[in-house]
Amino acid sequence: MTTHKFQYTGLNEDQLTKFNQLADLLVDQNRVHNLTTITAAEDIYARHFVDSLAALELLDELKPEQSEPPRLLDIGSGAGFPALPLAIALPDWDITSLEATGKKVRFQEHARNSLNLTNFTARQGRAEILAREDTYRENFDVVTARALAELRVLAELTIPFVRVGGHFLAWKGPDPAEEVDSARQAIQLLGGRVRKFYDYQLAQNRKFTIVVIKKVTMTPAEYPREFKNIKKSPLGE
Ligand SMILES: C[S@@+](CC[C@H](N)C(=O)[O-])C[C@H]1O[C@@H](n2cnc3c(N)ncnc32)[C@H](O)[C@@H]1O
Repeated sequence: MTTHKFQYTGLNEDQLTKFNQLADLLVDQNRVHNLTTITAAEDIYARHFVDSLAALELLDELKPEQSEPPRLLDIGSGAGFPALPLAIALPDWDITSLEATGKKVRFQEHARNSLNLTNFTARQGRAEILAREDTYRENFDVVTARALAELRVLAELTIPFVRVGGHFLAWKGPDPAEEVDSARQAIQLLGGRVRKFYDYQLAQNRKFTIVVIKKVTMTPAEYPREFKNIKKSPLGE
């Protein structure tokens, strides 16, 4: 059990309890399954929880006006980031996490059941394959990804899942301008437009950016390609 407590303005007691339970589960399971390189509770709070929750203001702004819960897909979520913190903080959103590695998906399912996160689903699979399924392709209001790939590669793995009018949020470092510029053509080919850079700060005033991409037209049927081709020749080269 961790002795420290997670604090975050705007979350209620029940949500804070769930974050503490999640930290305990991660510390515990990480000993056996090597799920994340971040292992101390305080680092989990800062690097996983607070960093994942940096999107809350943006999501409030992007939330569509509709009666059914908005749908968010987190791609390459690893041990569940940012998907699990967002599912705790946003009970009125329907959150799906897509992850290729079985043991990481099993951890996420364990967390879902332990924390009773009824708005959260973990799915094992590869993005470039699932993007061809009707129930996934162009079916999400928001798609997120943190630490998965450089933006030219990432765009092809993520934008096909976003519905036209929805958004893709890419967690990036302090100054992603160059990476974004080299990905602009790829993003456009896939039906997206860079809408804005959302800057935020973590501890010690370290600055990070979420790149916000809006889906403006449907993704052409040929994308995404097989992963080896995406990697070998990223779009827009
Ligand atoms: C560096 S980890 C980042 C995990 C998490 N997003 C985070 O920020 O802590 C990247 C994860 O993406 C998964 N992944 C890589 N390529 C993928 C793909 N094509 N489809 C689904 N998951 C993928 C890997 O298994 C790995 O767990």
